[in-house]
Amino acid sequence: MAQYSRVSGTVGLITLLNPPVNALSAAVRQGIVDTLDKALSDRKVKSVVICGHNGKFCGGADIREFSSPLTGPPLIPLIQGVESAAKPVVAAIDGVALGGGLELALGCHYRIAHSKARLGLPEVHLGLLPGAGGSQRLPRLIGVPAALDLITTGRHVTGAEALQLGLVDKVTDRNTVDEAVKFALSVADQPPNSRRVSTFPCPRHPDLDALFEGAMQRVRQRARGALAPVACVQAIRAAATLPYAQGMERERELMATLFTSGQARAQQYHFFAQRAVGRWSMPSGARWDTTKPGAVHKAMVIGLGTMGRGISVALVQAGVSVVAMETNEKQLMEAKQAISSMLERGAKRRGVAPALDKIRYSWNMEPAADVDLVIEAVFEDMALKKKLFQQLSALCKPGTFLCSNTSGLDVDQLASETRHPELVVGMHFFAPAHVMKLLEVVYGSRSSPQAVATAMELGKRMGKVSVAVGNCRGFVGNRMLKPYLEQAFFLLEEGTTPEFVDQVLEEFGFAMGVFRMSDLSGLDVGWRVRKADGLLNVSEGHSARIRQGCRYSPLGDLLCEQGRFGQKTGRGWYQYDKPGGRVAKPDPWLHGFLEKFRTQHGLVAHRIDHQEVLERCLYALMNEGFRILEDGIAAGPEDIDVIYVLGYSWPPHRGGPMFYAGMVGLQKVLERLEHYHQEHPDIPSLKPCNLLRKLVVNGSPPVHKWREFLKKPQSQL
Ligand SMILES: CCC[C@H](O)CC(=O)SCCNC(=O)CCNC(=O)[C@H](O)C(C)(C)COP(=O)([O-])OP(=O)([O-])OC[C@H]1O[C@@H](n2cnc3c(N)ncnc32)[C@H](O)[C@@H]1OP(=O)([O-])[O-]
Repeated sequence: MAQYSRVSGTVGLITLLNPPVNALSAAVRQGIVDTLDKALSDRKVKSVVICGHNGKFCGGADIREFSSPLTGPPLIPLIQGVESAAKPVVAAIDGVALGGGLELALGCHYRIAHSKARLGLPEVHLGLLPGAGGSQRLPRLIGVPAALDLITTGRHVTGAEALQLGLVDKVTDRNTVDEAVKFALSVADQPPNSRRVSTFPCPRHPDLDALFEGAMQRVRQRARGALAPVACVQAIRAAATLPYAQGMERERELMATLFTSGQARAQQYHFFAQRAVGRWSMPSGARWDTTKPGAVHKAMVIGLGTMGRGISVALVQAGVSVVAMETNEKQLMEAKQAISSMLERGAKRRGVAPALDKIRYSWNMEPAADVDLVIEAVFEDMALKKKLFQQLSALCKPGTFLCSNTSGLDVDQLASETRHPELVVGMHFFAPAHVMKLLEVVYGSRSSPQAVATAMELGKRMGKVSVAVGNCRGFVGNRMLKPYLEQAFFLLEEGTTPEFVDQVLEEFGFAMGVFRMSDLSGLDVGWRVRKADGLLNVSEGHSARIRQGCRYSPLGDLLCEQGRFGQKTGRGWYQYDKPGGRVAKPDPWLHGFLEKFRTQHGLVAHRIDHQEVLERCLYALMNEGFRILEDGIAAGPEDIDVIYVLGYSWPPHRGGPMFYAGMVGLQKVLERLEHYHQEHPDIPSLKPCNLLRKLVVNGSPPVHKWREFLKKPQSQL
């Protein structure tokens, strides 16, 4: 709803009221229509201010209403009504003006913003475009290039940047509503005719064709297969080339197509899933809303390789004092330089001073005695980590949380080396750790709810989406990656090429196919893990393609034996022009090697099509996701989907693997897995898991109902 009052004698003040972000629900839209009517018909009122309750202007259309038929006044005529008002209307922008919220402000005749307010049109992240006139008004106000940038990236700008762009008329550091009321008084006598953005001509640009071609190329590159960014460019093109009314018609058509697309549904699901994972629970019954996190003022990061450096930067940027530790003096010096320049670059981007005084460096563990939390980021070597946890346990003050940035090792084993296993959790960051938004928080069987709450909260402070998961090999993300990678290798053995597999996966929407991704992250990483797992030893009398009783592909190991570790050595699944080169080129040597391998093992290459690549790679991964749910390692499908979209470049417009399974149809996923498992009975990851069968038997319920079919966590409290 919206509240109305008259202030300073002649200003009608409309306050949007719908906590927490004053989204434009049916009631709010009705409230705006009614209160605007009141203000315009009150003869004492000379000008109007629209603001939001509780320091937030408006977070946009109410996304929750998108899944049901529209009720209440529609937004487009509402904003048109504001714009055509005969009295000047001023938007007082505090907190946020996003999506429909900014579109409402664009319909106002003046915009006054707080310097720290965030403004933007983020609809593209919801699979939509700014469909309440935003795609038509914004380019008219700030020009086509700036509008293309804001609308296709969905990025937020501060009030200060908005002023530079010409998006707002004035910025203040004081009380925005007071300033807006003063402003409204000053323009009360000026008819707003010349202030209606829809009547502005779109600023001319010397080469519109080149501009739009470039924009289209960029959006296609950034989000392969996503409809919304393309539609955003098309809508802005309409603004630049058509009269306003026709542009609005084009915006409406494009919006209608997007609105009913599966992609918009997937991205809106992802929006709510990101928020749902914050409401974590543990099998013990402990929950996010009943557990208080511990305070973390000072933290120590041990091991300053790529991960440790990124984690240190993320902590400092979150305001935590950091002791960064590395035993090798040369590496310590290199890390210090790298961290300082990362902090300086980050501070420059955010327009603040780098917090270099928040971090100090140490080559020994002594400072651990005085910190609230330690994050260990040394090599993925269990013996090394265990030793470290023993030492930390003896050295740290009581109550210090001990966290491991392991990407898949057993958190319980680490905890058992300490005096207080309840203080131990996994904090699995993703590289680069100061950039990637995902954090897997891994609770072991003895982790206390407070330790989990502390890691979750710290992740949030670092600007990450933290997902609490149970302890198992690879946790959620890497556990699901294993069958996906395996299928890709098997497909090579059976007749295809890395280029074809990558092409199929990239067309699906992954930024990189599995082989290009492996080359980038280094083939030797997995090789070392397989070595440690004893998988490199072929038992006498057994085929090299069978290990531990199951089908195994030695292809990756064979490449590593040749020193082909991927990009860093200039050779891997592809060839590169030099070690460290980035452009992957097909490698005739690799094709010959595959042929030789098949001959050696009596394999006859057969034609593998697009569908088989996609189904075997993705359905095997999804099947593992169902197993993870069945095992209670993830609390719900949203947790898995958030992990995959934010940590493994799963295309957001496909929601995440579990959401995608629902989109494909659980029955179909089950049938195809059964088919492939029949063809390859020696690949256990293709055997459909029981939960998938159970869901199909129960009529394939939608993803938000799956939790009803999972084992209820048992309370041990
Ligand atoms: C014709 C229409 C055309 C138009 O162009 C379409 C649009 O406007 S599309 C819209 C374009 N707008 C956007 O895309 C903006 C989307 N919103 C955001 O980006 C962030 O929420 C915001 C920056 C506003 C606040 O961040 P923060 O402070 O970290 O807080 P938080 O994120 O944790 O959210 C708190 C709670 O509010 C909830 N909620 C939030 N927004 C909406 C909404 N619009 N609706 C409903 N609910 C919304 C959110 O789910 C959460 O609920 P819960 O039950 O507590 O989990």
